[in-house]
Amino acid sequence: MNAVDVHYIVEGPAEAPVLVLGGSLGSTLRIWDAQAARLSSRFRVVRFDTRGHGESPVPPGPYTIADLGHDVIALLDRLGVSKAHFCGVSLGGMTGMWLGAYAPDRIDRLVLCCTSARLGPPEMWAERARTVREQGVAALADTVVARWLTPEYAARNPGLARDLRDMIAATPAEGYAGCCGVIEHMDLTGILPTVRAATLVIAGADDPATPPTHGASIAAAIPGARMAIVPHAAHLANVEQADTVTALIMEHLDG
Ligand SMILES: O=C(O)CC1=CCC(=O)O1
Repeated sequence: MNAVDVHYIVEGPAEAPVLVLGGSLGSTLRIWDAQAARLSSRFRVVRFDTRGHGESPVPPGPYTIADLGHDVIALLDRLGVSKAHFCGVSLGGMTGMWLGAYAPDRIDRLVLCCTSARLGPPEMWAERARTVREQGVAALADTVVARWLTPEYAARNPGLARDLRDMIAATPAEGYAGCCGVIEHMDLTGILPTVRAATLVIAGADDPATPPTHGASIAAAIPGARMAIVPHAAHLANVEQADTVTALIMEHLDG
């Protein structure tokens, strides 16, 4: 597994504790826009584009969850950061679980947002990868954004829903398909009991993709983990209930 040099931006005071933010399948680092200003008042916030997404390199897929984890370790190395907090949403949360288990000396506290340790059925991810390789990611952008936001929120915020749809559609097909391969083959359930980082699991109450039962399983398996369910939020609770999720992250990392 070869790490790639992912694209990143850094915000916040140079001497502050480092907080790395990882995004979901089909997103760029802009998925944390609503959190960035507040989090960077307290932390040195490092946001990155997952490989195959945004401005990061797009190596041929499929990728593995270990690939995504090693990309983060390589990023910490490039920045000269020995240990950081990590907060990831969805695919980013999966990367966070891997890091917590396999790079415990590099990870301080963990926030796992709207995620799952095993997200089946595998055939669905294989089918998605096939679809985007044949037709491009735009072919499923409407379907995915309907999982990201509740219908009520999307109706009240049509401009934002359109921006998110465009973000998904702009994802390189090979990068998106490569990350579908991560989820298709990933099962992190066995490693969760080895995670020693203080962990907060956040779930959106109305998330159709990684429902609160998935978060509850993660929280039950990681020693001492806490869980928060955010009302009126679908898969991207950090977008739909931005202030609530920012407050939960701050409280956990400062605790
Ligand atoms: O794309 C989806 O349907 C939801 C999702 C699963 C993993 C991820 O990052 O997003």
